[in-house]
Formats: sequence, structure tokens, C-alpha cells
Amino acid sequence: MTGFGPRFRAAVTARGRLCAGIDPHVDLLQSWGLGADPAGLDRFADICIEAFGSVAAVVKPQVAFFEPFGAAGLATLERVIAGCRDAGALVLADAKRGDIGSTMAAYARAWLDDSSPLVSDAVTVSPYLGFGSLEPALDAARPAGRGVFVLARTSNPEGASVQLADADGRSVGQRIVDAAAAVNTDGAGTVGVVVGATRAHGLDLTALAGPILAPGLGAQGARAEDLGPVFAEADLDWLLPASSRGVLRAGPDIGALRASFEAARDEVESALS
Ligand SMILES: O=c1ccn([C@@H]2O[C@H](COP(=O)(O)O)[C@@H](O)[C@H]2O)c(=O)[nH]1
Repeated sequence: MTGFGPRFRAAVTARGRLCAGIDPHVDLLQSWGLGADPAGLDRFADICIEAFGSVAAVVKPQVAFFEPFGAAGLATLERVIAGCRDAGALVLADAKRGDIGSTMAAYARAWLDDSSPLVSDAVTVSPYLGFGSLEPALDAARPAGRGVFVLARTSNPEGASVQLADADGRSVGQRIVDAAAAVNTDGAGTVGVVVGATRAHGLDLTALAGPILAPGLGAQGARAEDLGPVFAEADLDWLLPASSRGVLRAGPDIGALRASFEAARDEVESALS
């Protein structure tokens, strides 16, 4: 089985470095003329699958926006995942799961095991119960060629209070990156990190050998031209900037939505070249 790292590299080489965030905010549904109800969510999903599935290297549905619709929301999320994967995109489920090992194993089954209707190519996880608590997710991801993206230095300003805290001479965020790099010495690139594009992160990412999800483009204020300086020390072939609202506000017209994604992706590619 090809590791997640090579799968990721092949996808971004073919389709470019921009992750399309699929975040059905209630106000976005309304601005698209859709109801904030299961039928509106379903239509939103169909439009996103059509607009992004065949052009984006990676799509990132934000699980939190599907959950308020209960079983109907999860059914729609299943369709988004399967539809985008069928169209050739890698799906990164932004679920930010984290718990003690036995519960983490259940999360891993939900997002990384073929038996689950939610199975995705990768999932975001929170390491703040200890990096070791993520082991069941790594064990599920590795043999399946799937990925686990660990929060290291998030795009929100509040993250600093935890992620910049000193932990024996390194920041907490740096220890997370170093733990991810240690796993990736096997060459499979199973572990990615989440590092916001919104500000200088102060991390040494040079040994990571895995993907770097960089949310914050667009609505949170980061611009394509900020990426080079913010990630100056990183291997830019692993960088995956992400934008949700910044692209989605061009909907609901499928052509306009896809054009908005392609324009943002081309801006990223030219800023990083
Ligand atoms: O550090 C992080 C981690 C995750 N996110 C998620 O990305 C999108 C950002 O949406 P925008 O509309 O482009 O602001 C959203 O789903 C967040 O939960 C993040 O922003 N920062």
C-alpha cells in the first residue's frame, strides 16, 4: 500500500496546492438561497462535490457544520466524502478528534477504516491528551495509506496560550511537530501537522517529511503572498494552504465556485513558485 505522503504528493502535483474547505455555515446556506435544513445542506453538498471533486487535490469537509443536522447531516457528510473521493480528490475530514487510546480507536474506525461509511483519506486530530494517545489512529492510518493531521500551531490567536508554552526547552507545538517527524522517519508521510497561515509560527518544520495543512487563507486574513515568508524554512512541496469561506462565497453557481477555487489555487501556486 502506498503511504499517505506519496499519495498526497501525487495529488498536489497533479491538482495544485490548495485545499478546498467545505464548511456549510448557516449564513452561507442562506446567502446561497438555501434553507438551513437537511434539504439545503444536501443541495450545498451536491454543489461542492460538483465544483471541487474533480479539480481539488484535497477537500476538507468541516464535520462540525454537518453535526447539527443529526443523522441527516451525517448522511450528507457521507455523500460528500464518497462523492469527492470518487471524483479523484483526497478527503481530509476536519473532525479534530482526540481522546484516551481506547476511544481514539473508535474514532480511528469511524474515519480511517474501510468498514465505516465515513471513511476518509485523512482526519484531523488533537494531540492534547498526549501524542501517544493518537497511536490507534496512526495504527489504522499507516497500513491503509491514510493520514492523520495533528494540531500543532493553529490559525486562531487563542492557540498561543497552549501551543507556545514551554515544555522542557521546546514549545508544546514544536514537541508535536517533532513527535510527528519521528513517526515519519519510516518514509510513509502518515502524519501531517496543522499550522495556521495567519502568523509567524516559530516552528522548525524541516524534519517533518509529511504534509502541512495551513488554514487561514481568505476569511481569516492570510494571503497567498504571506505563505512564502510564513513557511520560509519548510519544504513547500508538503504545504497545503486551505480556504473555506474565501472560496465558498462565490457560490452557489457551480462554475463560479470552481472558478473561485481555481483562481485561489493559481494565486497560491504562483506565490510559491
Ligand atoms: O488551525 C486551524 C485548524 C482548522 N481550521 C479550520 O479550517 C477552516 C477555516 O475556514 P475559513 O472559512 O477559511 O476561515 C474551518 O473549518 C476551521 O475550523 C482553522 O481555521 N484553523
